[in-house]
Amino acid sequence: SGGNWGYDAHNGPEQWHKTYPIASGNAQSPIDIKSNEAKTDGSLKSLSINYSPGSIKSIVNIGHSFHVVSDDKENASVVKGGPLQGTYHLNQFHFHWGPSNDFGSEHTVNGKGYAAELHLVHWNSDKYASFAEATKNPDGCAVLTVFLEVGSAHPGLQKVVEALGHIKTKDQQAAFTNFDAASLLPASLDYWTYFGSLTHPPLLECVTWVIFREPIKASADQINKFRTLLSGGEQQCPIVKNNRPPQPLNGREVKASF
Ligand SMILES: CCCCNCc1ccc(S(N)(=O)=O)cc1
Ligand SMILES: [Zn+2]
Repeated sequence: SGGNWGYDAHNGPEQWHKTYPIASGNAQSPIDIKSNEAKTDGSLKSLSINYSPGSIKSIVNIGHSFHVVSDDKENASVVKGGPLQGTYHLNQFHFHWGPSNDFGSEHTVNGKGYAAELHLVHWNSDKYASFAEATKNPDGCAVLTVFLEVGSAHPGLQKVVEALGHIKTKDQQAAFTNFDAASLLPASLDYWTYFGSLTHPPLLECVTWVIFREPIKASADQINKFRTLLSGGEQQCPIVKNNRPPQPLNGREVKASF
């Protein structure tokens, strides 16, 4: 079942392969993006991202992170085009961060880590009956990824940060509605794309990754608020890190849209 994996030395990324052998698979994520090895692919279509604020429903503390949950049954918040075949529906979005702002992202670019990383998680609900089923297929999921760097406070992110106060402990959830997830996207939609996996257990190799080159800015205080979430269990300890280190590329090709 879910097991007690985490991000500490005793249950973290270096241990996951014992319970989830695919952790040592050939198409694991995240990766380090070597920009000069990425191949510009002129045949890549532009991305079509249509998010409806009405599909955002709630925010939940899941113990090692928090999710902003989208109602993926409606056709409301979808992405298509780019490297994708078909329509992918927004299931949830979440962030990854570390103990300090100098490195909290999962993907890196030419060895550089960002303060944090946003994952907008979609699945091909035209083709598969559930998210769980989609995760068993190579074309099941698509994750749009935005790097966060420290700068001025992000107005859209502030609404998420303020909601964290209502979900301090594991399994707590709160209504979170009418949020425009598109406000978290950078101005430029230039992206890298490659095939990989979920970045924590079950680590299934079912993700078309779309990583925007341009980061968004968030204030140190906003990112710090992520670390005030508590991870549940007997001793309520703060969630100070939830980022997996980059994994071997194993000959995979990273394409660039630009
Ligand atoms: C079968 C149920 C799978 C649950 N797992 C979800 C999940 C979603 C996104 C990511 S991430 N961090 O790659 O975007 C990891 C794990
Ligand atoms: Zn993630």
